[in-house]
Amino acid sequence: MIQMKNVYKKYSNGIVALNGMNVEIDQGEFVYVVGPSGAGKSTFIKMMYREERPTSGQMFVDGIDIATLKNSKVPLLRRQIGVVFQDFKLLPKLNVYENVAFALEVIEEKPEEIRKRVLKVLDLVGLKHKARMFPTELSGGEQQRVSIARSIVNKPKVVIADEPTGNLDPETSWDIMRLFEQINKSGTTILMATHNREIVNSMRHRVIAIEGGLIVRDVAGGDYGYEG
Ligand SMILES: Nc1ncnc2c1ncn2[C@@H]1O[C@H](COP(=O)(O)OP(=O)(O)OP(=O)(O)O)[C@@H](O)[C@H]1O
Repeated sequence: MIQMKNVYKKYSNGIVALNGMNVEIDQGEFVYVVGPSGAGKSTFIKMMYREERPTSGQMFVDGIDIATLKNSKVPLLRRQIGVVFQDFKLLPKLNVYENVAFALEVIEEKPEEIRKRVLKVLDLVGLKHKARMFPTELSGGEQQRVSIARSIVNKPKVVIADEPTGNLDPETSWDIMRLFEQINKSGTTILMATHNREIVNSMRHRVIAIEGGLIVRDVAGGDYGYEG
């Protein structure tokens, strides 16, 4: 599903964020990406949906060559990938239904198919009854549920999440994690950067630890492994 071979990323300010990374992630895996602040986790995640481009090395996501992909083809890649952010990134002028439908409207899906799929994912995240509400009328947890609904409405093979529980209280974070587990059980690959030790130590999955732009640990069912 995801392959990286000697991926190196140097930002224009000279900072090396990824220093020759090698990794393989299979379809259906659930992977946590952990590590200290500034280790390169977000850069690693951003490569997956071509928010950043490798400086050198080879990288494939669902068979798509990320390093050489033309900018004009990036929207095609992003249709195969769901992305969830710490700060939700919902469109404030659109209601819940419209925020989720938007992902399908841009690819010109048929209206009846849009309606069916949006209602189905809103039901899955438990927000069908709030479809007409606006993001500002929702709690943080509810907003994150909308963003998860949006990320899966295209039926992507992989969902990438950068600190999805970073802005949520502990109880809400567990709810959101249960949702990711459910999505993963249906066969979707999940790749999640997180600082949440309790969650990583309790909902066990593969753990990739990054330090100084390199993978320093890669353990199936591993623990968070950092203090504090
Ligand atoms: N757009 C950018 N331009 C220049 N340097 C950057 C950029 N984004 C990140 N960096 C640098 O690259 C390194 C890795 O940053 P990255 O955001 O990937 O780390 P992180 O592990 O996600 O950190 P955190 O846990 O704090 O979010 C850091 O030194 C950071 O300052």
